[in-house]
Amino acid sequence: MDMDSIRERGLVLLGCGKMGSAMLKGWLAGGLPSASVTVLDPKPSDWLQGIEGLRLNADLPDNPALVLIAVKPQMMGDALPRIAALGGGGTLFVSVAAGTPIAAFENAFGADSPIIRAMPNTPAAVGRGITALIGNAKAGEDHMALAERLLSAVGDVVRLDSEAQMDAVTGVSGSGPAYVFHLIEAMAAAGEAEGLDRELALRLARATVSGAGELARLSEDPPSVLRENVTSPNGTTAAALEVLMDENSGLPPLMARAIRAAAARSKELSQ
Ligand SMILES: NC(=O)C1=CN([C@@H]2O[C@H](COP(=O)(O)OP(=O)(O)OC[C@H]3O[C@@H](n4cnc5c(N)ncnc54)[C@H](OP(=O)(O)O)[C@@H]3O)[C@@H](O)[C@H]2O)C=CC1
Ligand SMILES: O=C(O)[C@@H]1CCC=N1
Repeated sequence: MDMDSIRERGLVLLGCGKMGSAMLKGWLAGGLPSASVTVLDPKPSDWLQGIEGLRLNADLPDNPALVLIAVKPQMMGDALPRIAALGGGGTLFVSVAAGTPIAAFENAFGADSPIIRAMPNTPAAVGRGITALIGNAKAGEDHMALAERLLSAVGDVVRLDSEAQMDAVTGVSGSGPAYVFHLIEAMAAAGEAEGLDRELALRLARATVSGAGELARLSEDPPSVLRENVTSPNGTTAAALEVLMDENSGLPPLMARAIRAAAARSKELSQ
């Protein structure tokens, strides 16, 4: 199976909210024909109505190559029956739902169906996401490769060794963009508290976080070296890092608590 099978047999996107839209934008920008995509969503947003050829809330194709499930975990009970008839055929199911285990989809579609659980993130909307994948026993190399091809159109892809890693992955990269956006908010607020006007503080914080992110991506040096490159002895950065790197009240213990809370919520959702 390759991307031609998606073009020919079609892709069904079940749920097209924030994450589904982020991926769909990336696929369409990458050349996937809109006529190959069937979107099922009870209240499709305006931008979807304007895409010529898109099969919006149309009948299901007979034998789509892939169904991508992007509804909230709490909506699965309502949403899955709509596509359950595709189970056991030649369709690959890929779910991006946090905390919904592969076993739940095997119950819905049958254990004979190839099912892949994926955890993407919203930078997919600008082709800069990262998605982690793990498949069930029926997901062979061709299925994994197809999911990898599709998701690599919107960023990086990694394969996991076990489904148990998914809770921690969700805590780091699935939810992670929110931590970074909050970092921008916090830096801007602190700049304002130091006397800058709001607009200037936000502009400085946004450019600094995105610029540092790009440098971290492109540089061959690890983040620790990039950090040291900013830090002059007894300078301003050293003064700030003394606060941020405090082992009791600094960023590492705070981030550990935040990611532990996200992973715990992911586990809770799977109960
Ligand atoms: N947002 C993110 O950063 C990430 C999200 N995820 C996962 O992606 C999934 C979707 O999250 P997100 O996009 O944020 O949520 P959204 O609420 O933005 O999107 C879900 C969409 O599904 C629609 N929907 C509700 N019921 C049905 C149904 N029965 N059939 C079809 N569509 C339905 C919703 O419509 P309506 O709004 O009308 O209810 C909405 O448009 C979740 O499982 C989440 O865990 C994974 C990684 C990152
Ligand atoms: O907050 C959530 O539950 C989803 C999963 C990862 C990012 N957003």
